[in-house]
Amino acid sequence: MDLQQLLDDICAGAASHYGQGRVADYIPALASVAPAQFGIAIHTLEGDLYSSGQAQKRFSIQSISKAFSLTMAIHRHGDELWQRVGKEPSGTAFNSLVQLEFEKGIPRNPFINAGALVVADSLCSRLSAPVHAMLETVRLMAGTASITIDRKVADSEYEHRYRNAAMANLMKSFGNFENEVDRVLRAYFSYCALSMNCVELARAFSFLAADGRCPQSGRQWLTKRQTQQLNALLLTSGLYDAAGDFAYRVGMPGKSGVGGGIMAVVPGRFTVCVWAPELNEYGNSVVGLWALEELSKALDLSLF
Ligand SMILES: NC(=O)CC[C@H](N)C(=O)O
Repeated sequence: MDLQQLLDDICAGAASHYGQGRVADYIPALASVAPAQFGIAIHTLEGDLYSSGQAQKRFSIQSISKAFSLTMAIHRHGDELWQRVGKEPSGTAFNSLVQLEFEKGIPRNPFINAGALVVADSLCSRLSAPVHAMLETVRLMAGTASITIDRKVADSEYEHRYRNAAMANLMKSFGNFENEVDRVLRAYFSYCALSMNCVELARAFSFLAADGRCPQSGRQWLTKRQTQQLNALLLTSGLYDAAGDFAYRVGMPGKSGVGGGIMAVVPGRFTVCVWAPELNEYGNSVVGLWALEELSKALDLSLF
């Protein structure tokens, strides 16, 4: 099948799915994003790029950044990290607090907010400039030096930080937080506020489809085994309490963000990123999910 034609067809069909979700509105900087937008990009291991729609338009990557921060943390801490954060699906919303007290400040997995805060904390312990280090890493992974952090989004997140601050403080009370809460929150929000487009995200995550090695630069970001493990966690928890539905409909490891982006991995073949800002009740892109399901069906991409 002609991949470019398929992406163009999916893009043409996207418009009929607009209006079923709502753009994130917990901060003004995200609430002002126009809802009826769609982009998709595929980056193959051979280095070929296919894209359609607004694949070059940057958006707030939000929780997709949790896959970058986890990569950095696994690289630095290895298996030690798993003493502080679990590997199980949470079954609760990404910003839920309830489990955290029952489970003594150990978040279920690294992709819910509490888990990503622990990951950010672990990076703050090892790095004197954790935000700069993230930016440099993501620029290298994407092969694009112009990637930036949207300060307006990061500052706005910090102004509305109370739920994430509550999680961090609760974990601190259980002894599962090493740094000052504010420092970690600033780093976490900066990661979420990375501004990237579908093409850049598909390229940046290509190491996840290639046993941890960037097919372009040859740089080994993770070992093959660590890459398999990260993909397993993305499959089971990357879409929070909708990870089961994603595995059922799409059948790939994936990570979503409330900016409307979703990246997904077809190990051994390619990475794909879709963007459409309207979200469902789980905080995942409605049209993005539809598009990935169409892609998966058309190319028989489910790992199962
Ligand atoms: N799911 C997401 O993308 C959530 C990220 C958001 N910045 C938050 O911390 O709530």
